[in-house]
Amino acid sequence: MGKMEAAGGLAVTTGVDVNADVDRLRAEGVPARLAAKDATLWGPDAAEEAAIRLGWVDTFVTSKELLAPLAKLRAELNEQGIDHIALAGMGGSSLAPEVISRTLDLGISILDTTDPGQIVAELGEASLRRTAVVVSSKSGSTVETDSQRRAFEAAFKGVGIEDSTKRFVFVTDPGSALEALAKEQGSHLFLADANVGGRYSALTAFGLVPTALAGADVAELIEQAEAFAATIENDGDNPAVVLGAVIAAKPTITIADDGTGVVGLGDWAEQLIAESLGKDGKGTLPVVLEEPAAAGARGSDRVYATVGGSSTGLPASGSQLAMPDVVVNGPLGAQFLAWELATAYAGYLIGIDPFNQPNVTESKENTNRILADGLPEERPHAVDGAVEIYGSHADTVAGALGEVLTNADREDAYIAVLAYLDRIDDASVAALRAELADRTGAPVTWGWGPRFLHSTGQFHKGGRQTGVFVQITGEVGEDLVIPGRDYTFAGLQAAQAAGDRQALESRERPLVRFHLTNRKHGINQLLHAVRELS
Ligand SMILES: O=P(O)(O)OC[C@H]1O[C@](O)(CO)[C@@H](O)[C@@H]1O
Repeated sequence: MGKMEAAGGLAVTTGVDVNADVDRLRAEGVPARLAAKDATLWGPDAAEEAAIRLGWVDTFVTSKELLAPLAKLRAELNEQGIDHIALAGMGGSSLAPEVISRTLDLGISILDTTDPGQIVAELGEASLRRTAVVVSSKSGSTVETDSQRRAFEAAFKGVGIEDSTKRFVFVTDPGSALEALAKEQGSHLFLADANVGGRYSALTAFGLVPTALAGADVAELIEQAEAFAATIENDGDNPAVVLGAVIAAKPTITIADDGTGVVGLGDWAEQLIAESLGKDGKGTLPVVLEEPAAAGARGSDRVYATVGGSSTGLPASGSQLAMPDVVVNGPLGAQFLAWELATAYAGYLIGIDPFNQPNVTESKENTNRILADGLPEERPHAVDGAVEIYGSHADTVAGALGEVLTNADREDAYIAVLAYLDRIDDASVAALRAELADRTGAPVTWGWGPRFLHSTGQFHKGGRQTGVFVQITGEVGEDLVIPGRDYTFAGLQAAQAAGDRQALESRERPLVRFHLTNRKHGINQLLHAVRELS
């Protein structure tokens, strides 16, 4: 299968012809310059931000300092009968912990949501009594994270834990409001390296604190990254350089686990690639696949990547599957560093600053305005069973989905399904992605709202403007107040969906919205309707 480059425990094997870009990266000294944290690599406009964003190149070495305090805190918590970790955090503050915990099979709860049902489900008395909450936010000001923290604080009180301050472990940048709060109330506090952006923070306190407290051997992850780091200056044998050229090669990269041990890296890489590269009307769209054989993996406009933990370089079950365009095999710690480096190289090749996220704030500002002024008045164009249809001329769910397929029937289009639902209880709705991919040649990406706002959300607003959007919202069963705020989780979730809708509609992108007046029935209807389409 073409070119294979292996070093530092990780192998990248690809049939994509990336020789010219690999040669260019080497001839221009990019690997050595990045290893030396040269902030001028991405041009003069990017240099100021890059100068304070390159800590990830080696900061994981200093992360070793976290090991002893984390072991001590874990033992302390366990002694108090606290053996469950819940993590409140969005984007870079939760995606790496999620891959680590899925790969190492840790029972951590990750709350990157504003869905009231999903949050209420975490607040049962029996589980709360055993729970410590890691509140992770680099900025310290992310509304979802702050709201989750408030909900936990109230829930602890509700079960008679009056002083819950020691149940909270804060991870944040020095100088943030969260640091001040941790100090004021005497909660546990881990300060992160401020020179590392959220999506590059897997091997800093953001990735390591919650997972170590949940029982992960994070020292091993650091060792794996360290072994791989020895390759990053290499002119030859540099797998990350090849991976970077592959990421830059086509408009879309589809990513699947190959089943050999690293679980769910795609969701983390999705944020890394989408927020780093989806801007200035260009960039690479990452699409996470449910499995290697999933619909939409391949196409002339995309590179199909599989990721695995095996060090043999090829997926174990590769023979029955469509052969990937690129296979990335190696342990998780090396994978983190390899994809980070590769994304930075791809930014260099495409001509994009990989460290800012200029279009993320727009939806947040819309949300804040809506929270202050109220939701916009909107009437459904039609109601079909348990589904209200907005932004379509069709009277039925099938008709509206048919319009989506028609809109996506052009060479450079992609479809994004954005579901503001409970990603555990409403998980079955995600089958819609593969069904849509099966019926169109376009790439189809799935996003749970508001989580995707901190990931592909940047691409949808800042990358190539060819997205066709399907937004799904749903009635809320049990709502939950956010203490100290004059809105509830349901209100926040609805405002986030409306705010993002406004941001997408202002770009004149087609957007159909399905509002499920009964989630279960509405999901069945959507899946039934899409399966009826030819
Ligand atoms: O860690 P914070 O500051 O809460 O931010 C969470 C996420 O929000 C963003 O800043 C913007 O979406 C991401 O880059 C980041 O990972």
